[in-house]
Amino acid sequence: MKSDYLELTDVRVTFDGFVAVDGVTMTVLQGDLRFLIGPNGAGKTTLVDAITGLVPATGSATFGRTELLNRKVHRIARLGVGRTFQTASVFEELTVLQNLDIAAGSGRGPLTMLRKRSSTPPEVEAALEVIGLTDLRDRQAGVLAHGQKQWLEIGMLLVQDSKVLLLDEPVAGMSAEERQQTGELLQRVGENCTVVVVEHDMDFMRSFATSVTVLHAGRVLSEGTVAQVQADPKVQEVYLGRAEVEA
Ligand SMILES: Nc1ncnc2c1ncn2[C@@H]1O[C@H](COP(=O)(O)OP(=O)(O)OP(=O)(O)O)[C@@H](O)[C@H]1O
Repeated sequence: MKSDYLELTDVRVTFDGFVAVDGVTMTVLQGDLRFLIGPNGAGKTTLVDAITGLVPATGSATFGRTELLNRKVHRIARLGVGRTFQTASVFEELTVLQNLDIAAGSGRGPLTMLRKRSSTPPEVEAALEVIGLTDLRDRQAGVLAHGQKQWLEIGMLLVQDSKVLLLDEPVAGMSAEERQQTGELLQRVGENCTVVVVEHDMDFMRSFATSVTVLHAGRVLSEGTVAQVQADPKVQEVYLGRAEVEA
């Protein structure tokens, strides 16, 4: 439903007088794969921190017309807004399936968790399919490849019924093949969710972004399609000397 969108209005975050996010207004629709780019220190992570309750902020951030700013982290997660961090935080000693079970909060106790089960809940099955780990469901998370751990973390958000996914540099450290697979995964996820990807990898952005917001010094510098943003002289100026945004 296109009515489920993330709407930020004049979001502002200040650390001891330093304005890290300086009145950001943007709307991300479901089905959009929005990339949030900008030089180091632009305020990208801080903006995600504000939306997910990690730092206090002023202004407004709504999803489905519910205000998210300044709520408790777990409450925001329960409202369907999930995030990943640069380092995947999966339970390494548990299997893929057990990780998803825990995220789903399926009510299975610790002992039953360790036993093999006869059936898998449909939402877990669906998440396994989307993240491409169906065949590795019984594999210990600790032995997964770097990319697979990131995918598992995205799966954990999906089984929590996250409708907004805020992903912080999801392809950092990935091989070219893993990047391609991650992009395709995000396209599948994006069909039903609102996805915001904080990213420095410009090739990845060019391949998979449906829209881009460029932050600079805490403000929105430019917004549009990849082509529009790349052609924007303001963006070229900020990235001057950085060949990565050039067409
Ligand atoms: N807890 C904090 N206290 C003080 N300043 C902070 C804090 N967190 C971030 N900042 C500052 O806010 C600004 C924005 O940082 P932020 O990490 O959001 O940028 P970013 O765009 O995500 O950068 P990068 O691409 O390097 O991750 C930076 O100048 C940073 O030093």
